[in-house]
Amino acid sequence: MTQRAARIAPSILSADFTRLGEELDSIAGADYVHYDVMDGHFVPNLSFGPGILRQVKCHTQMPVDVHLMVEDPEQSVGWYLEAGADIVTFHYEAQRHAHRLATLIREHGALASVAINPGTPVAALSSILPYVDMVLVMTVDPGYGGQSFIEGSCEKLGELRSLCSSLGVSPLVEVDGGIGVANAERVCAAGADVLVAGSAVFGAPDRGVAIETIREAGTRGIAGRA
Ligand SMILES: O=C(CO)[C@H](O)[C@H](O)COP(=O)(O)O
Ligand SMILES: [Fe+2]
Repeated sequence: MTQRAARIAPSILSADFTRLGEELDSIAGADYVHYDVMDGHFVPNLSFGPGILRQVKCHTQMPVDVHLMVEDPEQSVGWYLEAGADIVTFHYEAQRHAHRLATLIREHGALASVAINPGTPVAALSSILPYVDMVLVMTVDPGYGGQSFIEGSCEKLGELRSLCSSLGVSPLVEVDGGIGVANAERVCAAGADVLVAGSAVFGAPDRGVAIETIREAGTRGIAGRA
């Protein structure tokens, strides 16, 4: 059997925005660019919008994973689809019509993904799971880069795996927040396939080495899954 490798999505929230092109070049060995959109309402912070996404898409061939931390994502999702988002993640806690939103994202040719905050139980996802390509399990409360991984997240990943198998679905599972080489192996052993890493990649002296080291640890975790 071919060994599945963990996929790495550096969050450019931790990049130097004054040199964004060079920062994107420095993560060329990754699988996705993780693009955090914050509206100052759903989360207490502001980041970037569709204009910068358009520029990122012009600069890189890497698929862009757009994480919408915004209230009422149905109102703004079209901007990000038009700007070329490859994956769009909306928060379960922020939307009203999850099925309609996931369907709209897929109709635009992007992958649909739903995120849950640390305080939201996995069971909340049962009705939307058949309609999404990925689930993002937040491993910090969203809003800032550089926070510490919340212990207990691995248990939640196990619950998600059980729920998916009881429903007969197999979305990709992404984790976001406080991920690095110290926990990549255990989150992947617990069910994660895609690792978002902001400070662990952009804060490293050599981003290429950091990406490879986190990927190797995650891939060991996938190989060791029960
Ligand atoms: O969604 C996010 C924050 O809400 C970011 O993607 C996340 O925090 C990544 O940063 P780090 O790896 O430094 O925790
Ligand atoms: Fe994120």
